[in-house]
Amino acid sequence: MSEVETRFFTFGEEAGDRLELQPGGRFGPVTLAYETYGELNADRSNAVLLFHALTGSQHAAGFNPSVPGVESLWNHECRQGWWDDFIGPGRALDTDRFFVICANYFGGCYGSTGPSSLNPETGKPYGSAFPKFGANDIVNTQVRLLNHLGIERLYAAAGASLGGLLTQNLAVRFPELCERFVLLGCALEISTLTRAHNFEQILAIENDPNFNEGDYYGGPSPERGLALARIIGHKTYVSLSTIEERARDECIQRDEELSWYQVRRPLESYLLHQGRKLLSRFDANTYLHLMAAWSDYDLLRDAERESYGDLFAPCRHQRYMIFSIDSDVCFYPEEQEKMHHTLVKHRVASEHLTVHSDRGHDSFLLEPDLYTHHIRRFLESG
Ligand SMILES: CC(=O)SCCNC(=O)CCNC(=O)[C@H](O)C(C)(C)COP(=O)(O)OP(=O)(O)OC[C@H]1O[C@@H](n2cnc3c(N)ncnc32)[C@H](O)[C@@H]1OP(=O)(O)O
Ligand SMILES: N[C@@H](CCO)C(=O)O
Repeated sequence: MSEVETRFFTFGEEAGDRLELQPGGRFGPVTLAYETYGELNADRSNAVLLFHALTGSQHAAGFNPSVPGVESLWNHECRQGWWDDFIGPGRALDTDRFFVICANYFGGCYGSTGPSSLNPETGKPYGSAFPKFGANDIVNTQVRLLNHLGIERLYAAAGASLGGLLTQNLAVRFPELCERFVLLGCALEISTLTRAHNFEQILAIENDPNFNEGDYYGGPSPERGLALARIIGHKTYVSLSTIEERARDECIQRDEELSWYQVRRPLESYLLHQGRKLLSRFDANTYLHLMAAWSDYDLLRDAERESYGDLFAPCRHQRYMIFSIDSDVCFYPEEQEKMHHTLVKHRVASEHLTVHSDRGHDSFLLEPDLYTHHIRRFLESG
């Protein structure tokens, strides 16, 4: 695996150049941490923008031993690119042909400006002073990065889960920027069940006694809250019918988590492990902000359109490849079906594929063989 490094792009140091936030106000400076793989061709026509999922990062491929400024969170899980099996010569995003760009989101904790970044005005982490933001802000900062890289048109954009939602925001708000979109395990609209799951995760963090309204950087972190949030989320990232098999047949009691109840089942032990595992590589404030942006996702409002007819009218030159995972209980297959039918109804070309997996939603991170030949075919088609 080749070694890669994260680069940084900063804008908004001058008042007039600041990011105009969706909920209101302006913010700057903004740094985005990003990585690229492959070579940008002479006419700058081979760029593919990749959006990561909730706790992913800019580091999608190769091996990155460390990222300046975020060493404390950059653990062994982060060092291997989260889509390494999908990016490289001959892979789904073929770096012999494409120039792949992936950036950590605005609000993130892997080197992009987020709540744990130092506020230049105070010299302390922003914490509760970090502004609320929405999907448009995440996408707008990525478009600023493309401008910085001199890329006026993308060959394709791709994303899974939260990344798929943001890819679609890009598609409808910047319809001339890109024609081809690969969307995996995402939706056109946020379901009631997803909003409820996300709210539970927000409550878990907010109710941690160490949360302190987000100003916890000088003291203990809201670790229990973040771990509980991860547990609530994680059960939707695996297949419900195979989650008990995924857990090793062993119970590891964690006394610090519980006082009355005793962990009795491998499933419970596995979930506790998954919750705790996130603590060493993620920031609770970033988690909250991304949950809030996810729950508040609204394509029509964000693109300032009244109907799907209006929304997709400027998108008729676009083409989509949409993946469902049959065991996905985070974004159910019906949600991608609705997305596909809505696109087709409004005369936007869309191909909908359902892959069979026992791994659930996170199949898109784990099973490249289910996706690679379809993505290659789609990207190679004229
Ligand atoms: C910033 C980054 O780039 S992070 C890397 C990229 N990752 C992402 O983007 C998504 C984050 N990761 C995930 O969502 C998931 O962890 C996945 C999809 C990658 C895979 O899940 P995994 O946790 O690796 O697999 P799985 O669900 O089989 O669980 C295995 C873990 O559970 C532990 N486990 C299994 N059974 C039990 C049990 N009964 N009790 C306690 N622990 C258990 C295993 O020991 C193993 O622990 P380890 O990961 O610390 O070695
Ligand atoms: N496992 C994914 C979940 C959302 O797809 C992540 O942590 O980013």
